[in-house]
Amino acid sequence: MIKQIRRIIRLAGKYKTRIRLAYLFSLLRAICTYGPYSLSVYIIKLLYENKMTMEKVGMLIAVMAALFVGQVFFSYMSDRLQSTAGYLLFSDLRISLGEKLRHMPMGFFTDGNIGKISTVLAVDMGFIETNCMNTISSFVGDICSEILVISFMTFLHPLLGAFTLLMSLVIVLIGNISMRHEQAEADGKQELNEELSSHVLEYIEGMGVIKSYNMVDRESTDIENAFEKMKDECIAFEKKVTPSLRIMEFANAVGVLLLISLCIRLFGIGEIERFRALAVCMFSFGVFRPIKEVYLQVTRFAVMNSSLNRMEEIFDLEVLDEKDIATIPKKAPVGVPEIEFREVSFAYEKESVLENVSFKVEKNTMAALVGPSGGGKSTVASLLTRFWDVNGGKIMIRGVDIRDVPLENLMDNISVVFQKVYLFKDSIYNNIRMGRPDATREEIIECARKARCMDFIDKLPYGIDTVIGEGGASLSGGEAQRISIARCILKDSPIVILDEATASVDADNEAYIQEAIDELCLGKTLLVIAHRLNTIKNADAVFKVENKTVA
Ligand SMILES: Nc1ncnc2c1ncn2[C@@H]1O[C@H](COP(=O)(O)OP(=O)(O)OP(=O)(O)O)[C@@H](O)[C@H]1O
Repeated sequence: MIKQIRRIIRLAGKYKTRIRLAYLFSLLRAICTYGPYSLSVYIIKLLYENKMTMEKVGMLIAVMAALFVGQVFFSYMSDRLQSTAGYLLFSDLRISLGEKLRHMPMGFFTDGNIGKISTVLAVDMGFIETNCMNTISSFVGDICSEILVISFMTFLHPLLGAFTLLMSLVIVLIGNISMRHEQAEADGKQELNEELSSHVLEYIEGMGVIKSYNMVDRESTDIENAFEKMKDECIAFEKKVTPSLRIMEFANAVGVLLLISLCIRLFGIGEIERFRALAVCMFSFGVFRPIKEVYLQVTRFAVMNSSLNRMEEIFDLEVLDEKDIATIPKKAPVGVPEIEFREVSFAYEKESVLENVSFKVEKNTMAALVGPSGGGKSTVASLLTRFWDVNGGKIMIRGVDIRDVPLENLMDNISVVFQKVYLFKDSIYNNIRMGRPDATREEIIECARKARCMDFIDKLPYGIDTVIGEGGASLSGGEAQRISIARCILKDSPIVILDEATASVDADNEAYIQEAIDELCLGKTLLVIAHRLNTIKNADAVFKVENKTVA
């Protein structure tokens, strides 16, 4: 647990002081909570010795009141500091995780990691955010309280103090054993959570296919099984956790009995005064409460630990090696092509897809990539945008190796029209504006017009300000495609990669899209993944991507 506290403090970065201050307030709260115990002993003593006076009563009431006020105040301060620190910290962590993901190679997102990312963001981070600060603060408060209780017992009689310490250590031992046991269970539970997320995401994403192939029943059974498995795992987890908690309760009860017995024995042999013995008997039931409370949190600690591991796993992933040692010039030096692949080799996994591929694309020309399905056309385009990095050779734009420039500089130079369009659940206006956020309204409307979007935009209730569904759900495929082209026209990058977008739309839309593309490609260098003969006819150069080479 101490390790976890250190881990959280390390993670807290600039909020460290806030968290440490919260712990200090927890300590002060513990002092104010256990202060009245010592006072009670003093009151018993005074009553016993018949020395209670009105003056002392007034003083005792004042001190008690101050301790109660202190308890409320320090609790408030500690809760306030720790909870705001938690929310501030996790807001920053989510932003930096987003930043991290921005710099991950595309391969990471396609290799089944989406479930992991969403579980870490929503489940793991959510759990740590809401639990870690108050769990740790209670932990600090409880440890301080137990130390105070042990000191108080030592003050009553050193032997009682030593016994309380010994019994607390026994409870710590039982707690640690059970924690180790629970950690493995918590890891398994969180992994299952991730599996379930991936399953649900896949199910929702593939809903169209599932319905069209009448697979709803089969897929529903799969997903129901996953939920069932999760339920069983949760019940098994609770079953495994409960016995160790009961053992701890038992150890606590035994400890209290032995403490009272020891106290009576000490009183019997005249080792302890009557009022002290009375105080021990009165307070013995709460003596091990703080240390027991620490280990009642053991489940939360175990899940938190596992969540922290999973979160750190993502933070530790290797990002794309982004250098800032060059900038792509606006104009290529004389004799240098706009795009050059030089002896490029690449493999997704072990099997290589491209070997020693070399070709050049001159400025303002159209190069078509043709070849059989699976030959590597999309791979060539993906390498140019650094969705993946080459394993050998280099890719240059205007003579500069694309690995030497910041990703932002590279992407300023390239626009991609994907076959599968993704639009955000926002207005058409904002979807187009993403191409260049500082564009004026007039410029955005002009781009929509150039991309032949106005005919359908004018029919929408709020025109260009109409909000569309996620992924462009409320638009036809061709309309969504034209909006994505308007976005690229606004971006106005000198190089355009086109994965022939008209393949899956009807003839009317195809004509519109072709016009939009013609507008987009004016004065640009084009790399087209060609699926149709027409494209090849218009191309200045045709590269056949086949058998791991480009010819
Ligand atoms: N993310 C990936 N992980 C592993 N292998 C991949 C990945 N993407 C593509 N491949 C493999 O790389 C090879 C080239 O695929 P690529 O998509 O580049 O071909 P393509 O010529 O564009 O095909 P198509 O015309 O069908 O789109 C194929 O064998 C494919 O299975």
